[in-house]
Amino acid sequence: MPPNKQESSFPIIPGESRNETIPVQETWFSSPSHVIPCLDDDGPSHQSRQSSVLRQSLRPIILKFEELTYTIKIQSGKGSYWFGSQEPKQNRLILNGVSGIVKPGDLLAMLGPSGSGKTTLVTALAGRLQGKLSGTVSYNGAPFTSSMKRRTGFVTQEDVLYPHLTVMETLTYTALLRLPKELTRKEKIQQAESVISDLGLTRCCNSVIGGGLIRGISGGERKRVSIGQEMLVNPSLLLLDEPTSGLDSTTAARIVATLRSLARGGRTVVTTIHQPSSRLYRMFDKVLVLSDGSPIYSGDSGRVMEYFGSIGFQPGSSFVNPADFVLDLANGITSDTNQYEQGEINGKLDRLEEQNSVKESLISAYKKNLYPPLKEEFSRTFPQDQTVNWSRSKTRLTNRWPTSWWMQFSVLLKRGLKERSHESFSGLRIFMVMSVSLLSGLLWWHSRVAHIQDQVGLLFFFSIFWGFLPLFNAIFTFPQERPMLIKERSSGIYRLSSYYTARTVGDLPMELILPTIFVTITYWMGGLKSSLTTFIMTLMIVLYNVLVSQGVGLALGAILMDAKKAATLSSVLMLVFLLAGGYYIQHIPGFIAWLKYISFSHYCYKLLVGVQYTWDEVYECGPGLHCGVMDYEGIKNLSLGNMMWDVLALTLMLLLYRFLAYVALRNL
Ligand SMILES: Nc1ncnc2c1ncn2[C@@H]1O[C@H](COP(=O)(O)OP(=O)(O)OP(=O)(O)O)[C@@H](O)[C@H]1O
Repeated sequence: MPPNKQESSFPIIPGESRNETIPVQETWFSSPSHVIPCLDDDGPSHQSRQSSVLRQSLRPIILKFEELTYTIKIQSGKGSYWFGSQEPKQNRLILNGVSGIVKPGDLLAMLGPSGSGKTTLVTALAGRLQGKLSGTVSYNGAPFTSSMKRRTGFVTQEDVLYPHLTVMETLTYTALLRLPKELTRKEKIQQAESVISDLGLTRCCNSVIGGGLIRGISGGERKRVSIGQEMLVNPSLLLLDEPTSGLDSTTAARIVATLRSLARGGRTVVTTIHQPSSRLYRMFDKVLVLSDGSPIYSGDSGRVMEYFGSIGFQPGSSFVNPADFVLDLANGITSDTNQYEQGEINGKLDRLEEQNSVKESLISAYKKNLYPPLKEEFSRTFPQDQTVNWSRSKTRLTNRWPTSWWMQFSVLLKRGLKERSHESFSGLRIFMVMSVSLLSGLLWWHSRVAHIQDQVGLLFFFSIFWGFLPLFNAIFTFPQERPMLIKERSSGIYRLSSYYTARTVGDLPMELILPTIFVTITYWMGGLKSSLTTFIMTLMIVLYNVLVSQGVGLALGAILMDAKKAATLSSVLMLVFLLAGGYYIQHIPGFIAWLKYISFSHYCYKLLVGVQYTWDEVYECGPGLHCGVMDYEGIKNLSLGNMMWDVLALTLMLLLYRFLAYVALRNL
């Protein structure tokens, strides 16, 4: 990453403050009633500094983890294409007896080669690890509770942020959602400003986050936004997974310096780190070194060389980065067996055996020398631990939420509208709908009842087109939102019901505006009944159909959580609905005729035909011949009756599919 001009403003480090004023961008919350200025880097007043995230942590936490062992079942890649692997799953040990204790004020770094289990361990400590973890984790001697969850900040390796929101918006929405209802809106916004200032994000506070193809802030700034989101709640325990990965050394050093400042404020800070420079390494108070999931060192960072020296492992030179040295050891590489120098002299197999024996000796040295004093320290700190077996400790969130349901709903709604405004009002979607409506208007231009088949075809087209489109749009909703939903829900920020309602309500305007435009154009161009009441009823039926089909898409997306699979299944489903809808095939064999009853398009089509024609209406079925519309084969086979049954069927589907989507999200 090239050194970034913006990275250089980092007011955490004394003397680096800058004086600048950033113009305020017009946002939904920058209305005169609550203007959010982007502060100068040295702008926050003494008062806001005091309320900054660097103030003392209110409730210090001692984190203890003892004998953590985590095993997963893995399936070999071999097997049939359709039915997966036939071979039994194998157990794989990811963490093996990892223990440690971290106190307030400490910055603990977890080191280890790639795949050694660092992410797994930090995820376990954050109470977010799925699956069976044995051993005990305690927070001030107690298990992980929902209130602890809210006092814990967890920054994942991947930054999960909305790309179209600005830094200011991102942190403000998070503050509004995460800070307790006792604080006023203004105070929450001030806290967001404070975090922006403390983390040196002032210069980019009005820039969009970006990601993917959208150019936004730099990787270092993005990481600081992620840290800032956790800092907003002034957590007592902060856990981070590789906060410096992919960053240049200066930015990495600044992030670690920030973490150290936060620890010094009375927090317990744990971070995984891949390959720290010696400058970074010196900033850590404690280190835990993992090798293939087993600990080989746990203790003061400054004593690591002394310890390994005492068990017979000396570095090759006296000017070695301790981090490089321990990582080599964790890989089974010693100065005597240095692979880089020995090249291919020994066989590959010999080298592997040698590395394994080095690892084994380091693990047994740890058990002999470091684990006993650690165990003693465990018994001294919170001896009467209420620690629990992890499989039983997956406590569900209680209903103590930081904000009210209504607050959650309104913030999530505004945030969703802001984030998705570009896609909701995308020119491409509007162009597609407009062009299809104009084209179909021209194709059915002023059709007459005499051409009843054409007219009925247009009504069927309404039901199918507005069955397909909302469904396909909706299937992407939850698979795309999944990472954000998991992140925010596992921090206990909001209820699923408020998120779900906000998300579905937020999609409504565009989902309803487009079909309204479509029906208005096509209905009148297509020469359907020139009655305002019939037009309005037609529109209402189409909109109701849109809501049902959107529900089907949401449910499929939420159940499968894979947009590709959901799209494939929806195509099959819609094809079935298309064929069973009653337009193409009028004499469906009895044993399969039930299909139409599960097709929402069928009910929509029936209703559209039902409102378009009256029982006594006639059409010209031949030269000088008039036939009753209801006797037209295509309509007769629809068995039009009491339309309320069709409305009821659609209503049931509307509720059922949305309920299914909700239940699927609950089990996420
Ligand atoms: N759900 C899973 N399925 C298969 N393998 C897994 C799973 N979870 C973890 N692993 C394996 O466990 C090992 C440890 O993974 P983990 O991500 O904790 O390592 P890490 O030390 O954080 O690695 P890195 O530094 O590369 O991020 C890896 O070999 C990984 O492939």
